[in-house]
Amino acid sequence: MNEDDVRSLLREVEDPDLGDDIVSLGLVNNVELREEVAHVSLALGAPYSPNETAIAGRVREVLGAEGIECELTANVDRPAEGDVLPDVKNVIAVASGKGGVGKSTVAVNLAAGLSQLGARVGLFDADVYGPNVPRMVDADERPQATAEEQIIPPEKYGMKLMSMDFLTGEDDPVIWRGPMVHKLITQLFEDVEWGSLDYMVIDLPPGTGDTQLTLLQTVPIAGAVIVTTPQEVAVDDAKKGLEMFGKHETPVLGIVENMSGFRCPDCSSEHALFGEGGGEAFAEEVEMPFLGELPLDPRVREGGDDGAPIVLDDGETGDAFRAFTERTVNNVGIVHRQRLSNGRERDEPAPDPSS
Ligand SMILES: Nc1ncnc2c1ncn2[C@@H]1O[C@H](COP(=O)(O)OP(=O)(O)OP(=O)(O)O)[C@@H](O)[C@H]1O
Repeated sequence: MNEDDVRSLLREVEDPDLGDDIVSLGLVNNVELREEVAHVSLALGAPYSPNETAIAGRVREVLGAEGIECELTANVDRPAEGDVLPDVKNVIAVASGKGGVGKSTVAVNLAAGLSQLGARVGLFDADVYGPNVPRMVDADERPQATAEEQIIPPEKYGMKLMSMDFLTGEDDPVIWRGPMVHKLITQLFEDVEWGSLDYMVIDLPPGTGDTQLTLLQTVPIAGAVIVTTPQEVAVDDAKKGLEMFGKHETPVLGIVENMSGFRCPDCSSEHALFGEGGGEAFAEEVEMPFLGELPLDPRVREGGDDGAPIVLDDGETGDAFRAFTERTVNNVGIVHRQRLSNGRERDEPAPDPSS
């Protein structure tokens, strides 16, 4: 058995999303046999995503069936975009075209859901005009400063948190002008000790203003989640958000419909208060993945008010938020694997322009 034999065996491992085997897709970075152990480096970039965990499991299974012990590592090169947040593997931006659709709720639950899957997570509340993440996770600590004037973010539910709210105090009216926002956001990235993270979830302010632009220009974003409600007006606004990401070539991980059906606490049945299927139809129209429907459930708001994200709750609404988290993180993986596999095909010798 040599390294080529191991590679041939790995052709049995299908990528569940891209519809080919991982060798043909260029997702095997390297194979080395050392002391009877196959050290396999895979181009997987979404830690704890169910589909990438399944790929790794399948690799172990295929090699194990031939009696080959293996050590797996996962590594994707990030597109060269400077040194902002070099130890953060994936930045996920949560956006909405208009306010009040539940963007912060979605961001908090996504971050808590990723943390529950086992990932190292940061949650950055970039909504400078209405920061409400600290309340939603009941952050009882404030950030600490080191002697080197670095800020240490407090942690809650295993997530590192940063919010404007920590710096201004809850009751201060925040009136920021564009350049101030720019400076502040840049500082919050540079001066906070985020450490190594698998995911940083950013709660953007609603709309398409200065903060969003600053972020898209300074931070390498793995992908954006766009939150809408079923109403047509909300869907129209979501289109504007989509255009903004398109202009900056930021991948969109998908569209999630929040406040879909009202889950009645008394009769447990669902009522479509704001209409039905708007988010899914919109996703189809713009050919973006649909990340799911999140019910309008009074317990979501209570969880937000009490600092207990619903994604950590066992019920059906918690299930909907967990399913959304898993789809989102699977799509982070797809974005990376697609980029890598396209890039590697393009890496074939380029035609000689002089001939
Ligand atoms: N699925 C849901 N079921 C019930 N209540 C919800 C749901 N999603 C959000 N809410 C509630 O709706 C209110 C607005 O949600 P949230 O603050 O997340 O919206 P937002 O889009 O971030 O708003 P903003 O414009 O202030 O940024 C909150 O009280 C929240 O608890």
